[in-house]
Amino acid sequence: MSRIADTFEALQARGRKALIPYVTAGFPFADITPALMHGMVEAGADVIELGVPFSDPMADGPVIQKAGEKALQLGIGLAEVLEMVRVFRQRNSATPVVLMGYANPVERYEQQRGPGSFARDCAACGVDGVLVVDYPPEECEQFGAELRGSGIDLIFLLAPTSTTERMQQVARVARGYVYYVSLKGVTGSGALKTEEVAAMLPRIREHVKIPVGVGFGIRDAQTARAIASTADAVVMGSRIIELIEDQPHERVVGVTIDFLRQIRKALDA
Ligand SMILES: O=P(O)(O)OC[C@@H](O)[C@@H](O)c1c[nH]c2ccccc12
Repeated sequence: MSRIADTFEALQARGRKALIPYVTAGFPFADITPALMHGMVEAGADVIELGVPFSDPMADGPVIQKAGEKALQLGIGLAEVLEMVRVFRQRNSATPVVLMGYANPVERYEQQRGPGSFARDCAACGVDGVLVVDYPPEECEQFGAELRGSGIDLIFLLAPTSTTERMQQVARVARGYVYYVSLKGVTGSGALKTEEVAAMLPRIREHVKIPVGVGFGIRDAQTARAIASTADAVVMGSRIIELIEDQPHERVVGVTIDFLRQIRKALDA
């Protein structure tokens, strides 16, 4: 079984919900990411979503866009991100890591290193899941097969606008968990309505039999808890990026731990 499936199964057995923090790799400092990931685990993260910096991230709001630009300036590309996961894995063999990104860096990586190199290198570095925002399920047959062959889960998004057909299609191909985007908009939005999410989840679960995580606009413990009453996982990104963007190097990990501990406490209460 995959590390992601194991994680959700263990949580479900204890009646707990998954906390999935997102951070852009190489932000706010090129060398901080493995330590930040360990800190997230220490604070109670169950899965880590690691963003691959990209210059044209259409689903990202201003906060995550800026983080991506900074990381790109620091020279962080897909090869560097994979290396960070490899370093993280030297001291953590349990926590799933999901790469979150866009098709262009993946395609460039494969142009340079050959077909199939992305899945192979993800597996070699200890990546468990991949979410490529602009790869819809109908365009992912080959890519999905390569990832499956390397034991990596391909994760897909559903959104408030998703039709029943789209839910069925995603249900057929998605592995690990399905990521429900809570609202029409970009990451970091302030327009999250927990009742709307709560109303949508049973519709998704009619089709999707793997865990459903929810992200976009979850900024505090109270909201995380409300979302977790219907979802299997909560994803939080922009708020973490905001908290660390102006911190000096030595404070980044501590600030993140303090924040995530509050969220963990609320989820477990
Ligand atoms: O930032 P928010 O509103 O807390 O939402 C999480 C989100 O940032 C993270 O999962 C993410 C970053 N980039 C993405 C692109 C598409 C979907 C999701 C994402």
